[in-house]
Amino acid sequence: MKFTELGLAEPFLRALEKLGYEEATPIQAAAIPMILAGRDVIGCAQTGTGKTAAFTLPMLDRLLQTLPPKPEGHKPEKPKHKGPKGSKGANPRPRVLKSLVLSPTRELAAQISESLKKYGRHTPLRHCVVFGGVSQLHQVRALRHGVDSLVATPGRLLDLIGQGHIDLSQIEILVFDEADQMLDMGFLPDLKRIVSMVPEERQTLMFSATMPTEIRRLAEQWLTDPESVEVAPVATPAERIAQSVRMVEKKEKPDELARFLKETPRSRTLVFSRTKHGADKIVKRLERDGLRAAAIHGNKSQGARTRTLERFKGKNPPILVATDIAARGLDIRDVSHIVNYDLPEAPETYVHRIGRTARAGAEGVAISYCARDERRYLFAIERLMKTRIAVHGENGEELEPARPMKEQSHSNRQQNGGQGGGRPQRGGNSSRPKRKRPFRKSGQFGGSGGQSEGRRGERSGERGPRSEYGQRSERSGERDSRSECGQRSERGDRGQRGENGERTGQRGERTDRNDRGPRGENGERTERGPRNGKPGGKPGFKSGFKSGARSGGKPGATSRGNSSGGGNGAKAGGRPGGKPGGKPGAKSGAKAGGKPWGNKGKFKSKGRKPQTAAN
Ligand SMILES: Nc1ncnc2c1ncn2[C@@H]1O[C@H](COP(=O)(O)OP(=O)(O)OP(=O)(O)O)[C@@H](O)[C@H]1O
Repeated sequence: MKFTELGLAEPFLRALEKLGYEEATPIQAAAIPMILAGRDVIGCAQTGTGKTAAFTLPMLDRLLQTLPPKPEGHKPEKPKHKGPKGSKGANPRPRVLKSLVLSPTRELAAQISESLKKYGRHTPLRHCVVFGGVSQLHQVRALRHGVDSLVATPGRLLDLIGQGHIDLSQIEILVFDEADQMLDMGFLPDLKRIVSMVPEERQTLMFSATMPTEIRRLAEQWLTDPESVEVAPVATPAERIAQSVRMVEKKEKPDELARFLKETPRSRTLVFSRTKHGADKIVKRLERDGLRAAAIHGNKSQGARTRTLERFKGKNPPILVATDIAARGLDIRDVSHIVNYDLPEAPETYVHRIGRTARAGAEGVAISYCARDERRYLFAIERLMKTRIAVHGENGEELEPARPMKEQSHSNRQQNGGQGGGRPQRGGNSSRPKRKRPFRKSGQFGGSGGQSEGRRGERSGERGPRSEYGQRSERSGERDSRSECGQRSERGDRGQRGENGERTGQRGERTDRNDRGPRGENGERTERGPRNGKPGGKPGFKSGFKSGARSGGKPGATSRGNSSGGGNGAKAGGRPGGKPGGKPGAKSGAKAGGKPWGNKGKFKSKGRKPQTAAN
């Protein structure tokens, strides 16, 4: 669908044209008209499919519509210093902070801010971004000049509110980007405080590629009669990612990785480690093998992180070895390979990690190493994605599943309280993966890429030794180490729940709390470092999107056990243009249609016909 059909104002169309965006992606086609109409929206679509523009464009458009005119009257003296956009020249417009975008990480906040800049370049709208880990001086200065919108991480936002630099009482649009990660990082209390400061009469938007049950429950509280726009079933990985898993003994992983990286023709390559220490070890090991590698994780200084990312985006990139701080949001061009050196404990994280490749219609490869004690993570990932991933044994032979994959409907998952479905339960719950002979050998090695409908195999699970990085085997029944974003491996580990279903987090330490960071000298949280990454959208991407239909050769790439999320489109009776009325959680869907963006096509919505009437 053309952007011109979505009802966006001319300055945005001009900006999009300049960026080389020719067609709206399915999530954009579905969400933009709804947001323009003032609806609350829960938007869920695969990684790299343009969710940022899906909420920033209509948000800016609405702000532009209500921008107060420049006051008439005398011309003030020329300001001594060059101020931000719109502050110089004739009487500056009175600015009121009307929209707030919350992001879990500095990297993502910086990226969203870049998007606001790109899309709003032909408007007088002003925004600023605030996050921890850097001096607040520039942020406060920008706020003083007045802004229409603010992108923020929760910790720094609350600090600046506490210091009287930010007033949320006039907010009209509130956006949660990657809301589920904010919960996993323990931001819920902060989010609640922030929501309590924002007027109840507002438009609220939530976007992510994964929407676990917890976040949907919160959405019921914080959103009014939301439209649920699901372009694909929740947690569907980006199309065009050739996924495979290699069963490998833990101690063999370093050699296996080095061999793979040496033998494989690839461009930018991102290796994910579950721990910071592990990431450093991998880098050292690769360097011993003559491979250039660099680590990025929460123990690195902000400067080092920024430099490493710059090198990775540059012409001769090193292999980037990262913890999950890089799992979300990073929009870097031409990442050809993702290697999961360790499988993530939270299945949603897998979807986001592999989503660093195959962005904007491109293709990519994701290979995961699975040690014996990581099989339960693999099962949880498959259950979440409702698909099997091709599994190969240590000698490359293809393995076959010894048991059918349990399909879990979304509602089942909700009943089980599983986050995103199927994270194994602790404490003897039957959903916990069985240890016995989860894999058996089958035919020949069948190629490394692609998902397929079945194979598996491994030796029966002996008690797994402690891993290199200290995590315990699944048999030990002890708590696993946590990932950097604090995800836990098992539901029972997640601590008690508060009254709103939030975790109270008494259980154990998160491995990388400084992701969120200790408080700095001004009381600010030293959150993650800003991404200096330019968000994509360079003309080069154009070809990626327009490069035509899927090759179709990837087996099982779309094999979903259940595709209903994309198409059933049941929707509550809408309210005619206004606020409260309909049933919460109204759902709409956009179905696949063979465009490079993946699931594209008809936007279905019963009841009130959305402006999109997209096709
Ligand atoms: N309609 C479009 N046409 C061309 N390029 C687009 C379009 N929409 C977005 N892009 C580009 O696609 C890339 C991915 O977009 P974005 O980062 O918003 O994806 P996302 O869905 O938020 O991914 P993630 O879930 O991983 O955060 C960006 O480089 C963006 O500039």
